Amino acid sequence: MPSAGIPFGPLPDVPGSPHSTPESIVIYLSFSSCSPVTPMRVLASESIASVKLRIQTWKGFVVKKQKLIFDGRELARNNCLIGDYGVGNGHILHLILRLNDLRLITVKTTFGREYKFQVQQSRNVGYIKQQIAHRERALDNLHEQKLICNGEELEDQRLIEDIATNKDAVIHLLIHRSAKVRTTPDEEGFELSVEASSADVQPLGGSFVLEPVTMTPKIELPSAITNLIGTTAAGLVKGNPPVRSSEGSGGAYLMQDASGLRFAAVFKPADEEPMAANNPQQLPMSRDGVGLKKGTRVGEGALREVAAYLLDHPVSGRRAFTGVDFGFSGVPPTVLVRCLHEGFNHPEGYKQAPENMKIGSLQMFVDSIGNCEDMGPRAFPVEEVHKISVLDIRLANADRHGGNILVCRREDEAQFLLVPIDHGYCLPENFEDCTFEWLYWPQAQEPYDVKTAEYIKSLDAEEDIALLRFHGWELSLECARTLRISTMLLKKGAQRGLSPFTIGSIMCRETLRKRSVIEEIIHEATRSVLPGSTETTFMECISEIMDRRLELLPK
Ligand SMILES: Nc1ncnc2c1ncn2[C@@H]1O[C@H](COP(=O)(O)OP(=O)(O)OP(=O)(O)O)[C@@H](O)[C@H]1O
Repeated sequence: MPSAGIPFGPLPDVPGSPHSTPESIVIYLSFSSCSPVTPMRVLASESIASVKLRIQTWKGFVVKKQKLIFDGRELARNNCLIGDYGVGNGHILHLILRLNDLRLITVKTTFGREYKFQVQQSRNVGYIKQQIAHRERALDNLHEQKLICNGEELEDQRLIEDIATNKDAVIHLLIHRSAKVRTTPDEEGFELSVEASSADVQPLGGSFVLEPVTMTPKIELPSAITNLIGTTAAGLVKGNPPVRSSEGSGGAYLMQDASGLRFAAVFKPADEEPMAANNPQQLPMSRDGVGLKKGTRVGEGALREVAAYLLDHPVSGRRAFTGVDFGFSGVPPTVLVRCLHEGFNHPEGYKQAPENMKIGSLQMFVDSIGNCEDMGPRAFPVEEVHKISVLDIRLANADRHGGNILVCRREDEAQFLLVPIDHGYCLPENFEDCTFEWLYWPQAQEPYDVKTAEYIKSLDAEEDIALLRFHGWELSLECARTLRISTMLLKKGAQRGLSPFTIGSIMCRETLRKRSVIEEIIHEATRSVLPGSTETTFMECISEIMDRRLELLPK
């Protein structure tokens, strides 16, 4: 039902909107809690993709950056109909935009040199000057720098997002230092030149708390984690505040290091998750505690993020919290921390008091050239795609869209490296919302190579459950069952030489209403075992049914 405050009046002229017919309905789009909702006529039989496309034509928000949420659930399957999710006449849909934080800044010198920076939109011109000085020793005197854009001198405090309002525009910087410089106009019309100004970052100071949350006193934190906490704390000591990411549906903070030139970590507080009390996007709170994806709970995202790291065992052996930082699938080191800082979202106001302390996941920041939404998948090496598929299948990830795979390029290597992030919706209680971006990529059609198959063979769900218990997370019976079943499927599938596509397809629903094969297997097993049977009996039954179903598949 529409809430109070919905304006009545003529519908706006949305391009391509259907005429008012018995099949058409009016939905209301909420862009934020501060702005009034906007009506839009759609057909109940219209696909999510079609509605998003019309929003794109109307408002200019690219389809893949849109996240539509209705009644606490993301309308994640673009091929499903809007009516499948129960959306009806007068309902309000929340539109979250996953805006890219990074802008590409090109610095051109008159000596023909060119430097490219991926810069956060919320950074300022002073930061750009520091970046230039960092790259080029000859330009390290910030006071000699004067930056000019479109003929206008830019002040240090000016934000990047204010300079190039067109998101896709590349900003060209011309370095102009007194007599040494001849300026060349560039075709984009953006010009920055360097001269005098004070570009020092102003330390904000202030107190903070940052400490790991360890449930087990026996645990000795590995160096990757202590370094992560150390560099993040050093940034806070210097007064470099957390920078809230504009991307993502929850509160995600980019934590600066001591230099203020790099990000050390990403902190995601539990109370700022989507539908949690202090969510900065002001999504309505969950009424029943269920998270944005079926089978997850609000406030558990941080635990799941840490679990994904712990379970991403290195190839050399199971994760024992020893020296190896990255596991087989490359989840960046992640730890549960407690953090007190005024820079986080405190809607009730901030006091330096225990009630303002946030618990959340702290993950190593990974420098990337973008994410998988920004480029076609063809250039990704097969093994990179396969390592992500292993992680997603094992953990029954319900949130693997392209924006959650970072693309990196090591300087010494021509090939792309994929880094999986955002595991707040892994290990759900059921398989209903499992979706994998890579499923239709060509690499997913190829079977696993020997190395990957060996790794899969070494996996053991019971040991994984025990490992999480050791680290303080006692998985619920349902989540533990998910891990057991998905590990079993991955192992049986890989042993039969099945491709990630075939195995992944067993886990994902084709449409919202049609159960996936794995759900059918669970359904059959639930009906087959006697009430009160042990988990071992249930899993044996799953194993038998799964074997039978896999036998029917072509290799
Ligand atoms: N480890 C990391 N290294 C670099 N950037 C990161 C890392 N983790 C998250 N980010 C970036 O921070 C932003 C927000 O993070 P993330 O997507 O995890 O948040 P979210 O609220 O869970 O998002 P979503 O709505 O996709 O579920 C994104 O731009 C993402 O690319």
